[in-house]
Amino acid sequence: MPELSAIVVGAGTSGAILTRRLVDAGVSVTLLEAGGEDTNAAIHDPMRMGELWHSPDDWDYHTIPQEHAGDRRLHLPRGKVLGGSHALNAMIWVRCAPADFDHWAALGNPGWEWNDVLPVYKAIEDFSGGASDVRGADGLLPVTDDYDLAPIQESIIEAGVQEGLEHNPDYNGDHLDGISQQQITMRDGKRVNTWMAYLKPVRDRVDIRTGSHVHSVIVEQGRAVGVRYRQSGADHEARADVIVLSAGALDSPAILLRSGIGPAAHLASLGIDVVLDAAGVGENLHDHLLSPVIFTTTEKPVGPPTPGVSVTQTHLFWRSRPDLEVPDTQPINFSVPMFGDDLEPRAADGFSLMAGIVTPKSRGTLRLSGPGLDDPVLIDLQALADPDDVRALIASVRQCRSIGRQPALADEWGAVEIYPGTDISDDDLEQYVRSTAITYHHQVGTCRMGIDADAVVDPRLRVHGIENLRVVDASIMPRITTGNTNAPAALIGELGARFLLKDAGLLP
Ligand SMILES: Cc1cc2nc3c(=O)[nH]c(=O)nc-3n(C[C@H](O)[C@H](O)[C@H](O)COP(=O)(O)OP(=O)(O)OC[C@H]3O[C@@H](n4cnc5c(N)ncnc54)[C@H](O)[C@@H]3O)c2cc1C
Repeated sequence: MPELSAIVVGAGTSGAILTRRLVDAGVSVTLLEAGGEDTNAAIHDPMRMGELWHSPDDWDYHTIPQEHAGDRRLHLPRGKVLGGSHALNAMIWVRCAPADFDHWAALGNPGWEWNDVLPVYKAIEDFSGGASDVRGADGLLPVTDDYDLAPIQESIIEAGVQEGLEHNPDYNGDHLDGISQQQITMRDGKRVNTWMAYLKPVRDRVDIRTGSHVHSVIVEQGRAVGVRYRQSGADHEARADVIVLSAGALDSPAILLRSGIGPAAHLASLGIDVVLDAAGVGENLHDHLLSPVIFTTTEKPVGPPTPGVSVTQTHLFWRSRPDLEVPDTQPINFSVPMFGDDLEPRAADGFSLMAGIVTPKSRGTLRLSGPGLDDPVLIDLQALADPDDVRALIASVRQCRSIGRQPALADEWGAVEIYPGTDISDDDLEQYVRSTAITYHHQVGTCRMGIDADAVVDPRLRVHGIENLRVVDASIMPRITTGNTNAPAALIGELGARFLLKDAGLLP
């Protein structure tokens, strides 16, 4: 059989896994990555994650002003480097709720039920807690909770239990709910991402072109045959049998739109020739959101961050209403005050319980401002547009405040709330969440998988209406998962590779 060739765009969480699986099956892969090598030391030390924001390894996206969130432009960091956003992220491994995947399948997407997904997750993981019916220990990606908690993080867990939460030692086990130590993709105090675990060891078997910024897909007679990209200031074309976009939830739709695949009226308004009128491209953008609850301490200091130790180590899943099918909130706890861009620093030392919502109903869009690579994308999250999102975020802030008042924090550490602050009552939090909400960094949904007229990819991740073109990354999620999106993006990489290889007759 002649060798199959593929172009993969993006060496992030999904793209690195997909590429490894294609290469293992004998596919000849050209991998185009806009970013460079992961030589920045801050990528490798979990303590230094914050330094990567606004750095050359960050696409440094911003939303348009968010009408329902104080008209602010929210910063959306995304990885622009080998490893993608898994090179910038907090490495927290959350497989999310079985109901998330059963829901995707119920929308008409066979192969995505929890029963299909669980064995794939197990095959990805090398879990420090060992293999079991629900966990894997032979995979390529280390997932560990075998690290020391900072004293403040120990106390946050204790305070959560005093608040009435279950202490859940394995939220990736049979249920999410409760307060837990985070499981992270780290080895020996250093980040491990899917690029490092899957692809770097076999990089000499792949044609990897860094600094290659893909403009668009070349489509001839309804078939994708290649891509146009810019490298070192010059325009290039590359051709292959199959084209796969793994550029993430903000860039895969942008590449499709620049290719003339998207809502016809939008493309025509920018002078882009319409190749396929695909209404769903750039629609259904959604994200999780956080709002900070910040404390300083009077009994003893929290102390500065420690090299090799992440500034976030614990989180919790909680249902703000008992009738919910899955937890709708996931506060994440930091051993530092997280004032961000919106809050005046009020203390040098402290800790933050970041209230968070993980089943948002608000939906936004991604659009182009022009046809060129340098024309900014217009990202509208519609943050907090849906009143249910506001209600849930307020409930989460209230819970975080209450956890801070428990003896393990209030008595032992002398925790004093500095944001929202004692001048804002629990009944008066709407303005606070609207003026402080920030991204949880989990944008998804812009190339939605499905079988309806507006779906962008089919259940095997082939773009509807264009042959030989696939999207394999977080953008294909029909609805966001209940929890951090990196593990689901890894899963999408594995499943996307299997579908492609099976369709090509390279896997039984
Ligand atoms: C700051 C931050 C913290 C996060 N923390 C966590 C966490 O702790 N746990 C968790 O589960 N999730 C976390 N996430 C989210 C998680 O990292 C993402 O959901 C996941 O990485 C998405 O994977 P992806 O493959 O879809 O995209 P990405 O990993 O973003 O990969 C896309 C790749 O495509 C490249 N690319 C984009 N456009 C082009 C183009 N035109 N041409 C060529 N290459 C291109 C990019 O440079 C990038 O390498 C975080 C994200 C961020 C940014």
